[in-house]
Amino acid sequence: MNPLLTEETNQKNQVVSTGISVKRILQFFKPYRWQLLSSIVLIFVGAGAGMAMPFLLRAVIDDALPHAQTNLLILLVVAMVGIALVSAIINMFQTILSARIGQYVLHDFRVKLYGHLQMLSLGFFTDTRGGEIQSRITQDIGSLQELVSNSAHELAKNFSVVMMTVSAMFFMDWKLALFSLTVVPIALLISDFVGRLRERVAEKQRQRLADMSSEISETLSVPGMMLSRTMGKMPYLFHRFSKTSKDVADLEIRSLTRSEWQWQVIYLLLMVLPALTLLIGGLRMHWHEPNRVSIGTLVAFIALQEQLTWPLQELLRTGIEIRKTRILFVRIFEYLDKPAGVKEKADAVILDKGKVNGALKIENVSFSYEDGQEAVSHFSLDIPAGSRVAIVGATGSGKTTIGYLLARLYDADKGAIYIDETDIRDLSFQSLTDVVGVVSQDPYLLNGTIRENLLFARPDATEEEMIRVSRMAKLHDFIAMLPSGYETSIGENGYRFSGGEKQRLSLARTLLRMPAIIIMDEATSALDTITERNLSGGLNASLRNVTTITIAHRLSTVRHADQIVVMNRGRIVERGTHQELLKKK
Ligand SMILES: Nc1ncnc2c1ncn2[C@@H]1O[C@H](COP(=O)(O)OP(=O)(O)OP(=O)(O)O)[C@@H](O)[C@H]1O
Repeated sequence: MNPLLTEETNQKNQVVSTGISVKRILQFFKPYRWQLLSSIVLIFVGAGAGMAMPFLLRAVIDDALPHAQTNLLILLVVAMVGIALVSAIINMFQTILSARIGQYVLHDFRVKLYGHLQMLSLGFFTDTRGGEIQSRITQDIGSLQELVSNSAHELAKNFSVVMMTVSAMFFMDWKLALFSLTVVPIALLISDFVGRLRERVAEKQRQRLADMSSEISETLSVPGMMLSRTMGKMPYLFHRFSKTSKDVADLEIRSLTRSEWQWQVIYLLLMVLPALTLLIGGLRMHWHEPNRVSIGTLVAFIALQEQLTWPLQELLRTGIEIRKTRILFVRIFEYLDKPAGVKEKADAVILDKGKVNGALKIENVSFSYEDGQEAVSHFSLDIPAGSRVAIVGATGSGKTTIGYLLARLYDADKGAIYIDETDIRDLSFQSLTDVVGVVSQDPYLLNGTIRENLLFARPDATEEEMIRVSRMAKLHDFIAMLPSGYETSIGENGYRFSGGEKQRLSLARTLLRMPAIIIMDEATSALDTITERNLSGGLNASLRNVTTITIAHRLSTVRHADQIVVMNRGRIVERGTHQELLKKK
């Protein structure tokens, strides 16, 4: 979906929330289970150590101070310092450990998603708007990362403090402890309610962020810029971006507003609690023996309640943040669940590149992009090794699709394609790319130097090999004239080069790999007639042992082909040499 074309992209791209099981998320934690267990053990040890603190305080107030026992006082203070030290060390290790687990799990997520997306068919990318994929890998996983970095260790720390405090409360006076904890279910109910409200907003927020990312990547790119300027669409696009950005801001405000009153209610509850505790404790001081509360207990208890306030609030806050992650997981799993389009077999055949002849046999192949009209229909063609075949035909007749099927960018619905008698579906991906090279009409070039673009095809190529293929592509003289030669930067997708220069660079890049089969899809369409004739003459001589399939509109471009097939509506309607076809006309 192209933001340049749509008014409200978000409406058509609503992510449907589906249930995702916690079990599935936990699968990602499985490799780190021992670290996770260690982290939990550390939380408990830390909580256990800290639990002793209020008891020491009580002993100071009730025993050491009233009876002026200096030795006991020193002993208790030393114990307090020791416990604080141990808690600090344990907390540090625990924080580092939980951060490591969180970051590695997210790293696994990113890599798995990236690897899976690489396996999806080309159709997925043609149907997905630019920026959407980037948004999910960077923003969605990035949000999880933020949450993990900020919340994971806070969560662990606060959890241990709450555990420690609550246990200490029960040890000290279970009745007062029970009274203090009455706030917890109320706070949880409020949090749950607000959490649900915010989750709904979070889904909309993610969607609008993805819209924004798409708009940026499509409209602030070279083609997007050219289109918007030449069509006078800049004010319209600015207005639309401003609206998307405002939506993002408004949604965040809505999300924050919804949670604010929740905090105020919880805060009030926690503030009132110590006052009520003092009242109940004070009354019990005057009661009969079994229910008496010492001053030390009451002071220590209020200290414990204060100690509980902040971590409890933080735990509730983290709980809400974690609920928001559900939508992030839904968006990530939605991509992970897309079936891989073209699959490599487990026992795929690996060809010895040097021994491949490059004979091709296309046997009764049919293919449609979507249900309905077949782009290629019952297509059969034998291409002997080292021969030159041309596919010509009107626009939309299915020529490019044949190229896609040969390179296995899509798999045929019916029929089969064989290279040296091996079905291409049985070949390993590496073998297929070693054997089949594609030069397209509108090649994609990397934003780097000419050298980097050439060596992308074969990083181990020598300088001589690089120059040789550049000469074959009639590009070397042009490069030699540039002030920086092969080090010239080509700009975003080669926009600093002309169409013909880009096509020749792409051709040289494929020639550097020297595959046994080269598909040239209108690969020289941007060249003037003289340069094109020069180039194809030279190529015919140099590529004598290479099987070449040239896709063209015009018969004149493929004069020297051994065999020409003419396509119409996905079918072969004529075949023969240039002479034979001319005679038929
Ligand atoms: N990704 C796609 N999804 C759906 N239909 C597609 C897709 N790509 C191509 N088609 C359709 O398949 C048919 C064949 O397209 P193809 O690109 O193979 O034709 P072509 O002969 O190479 O055309 P041209 O000479 O204009 O490049 C066309 O009708 C086209 O609209």
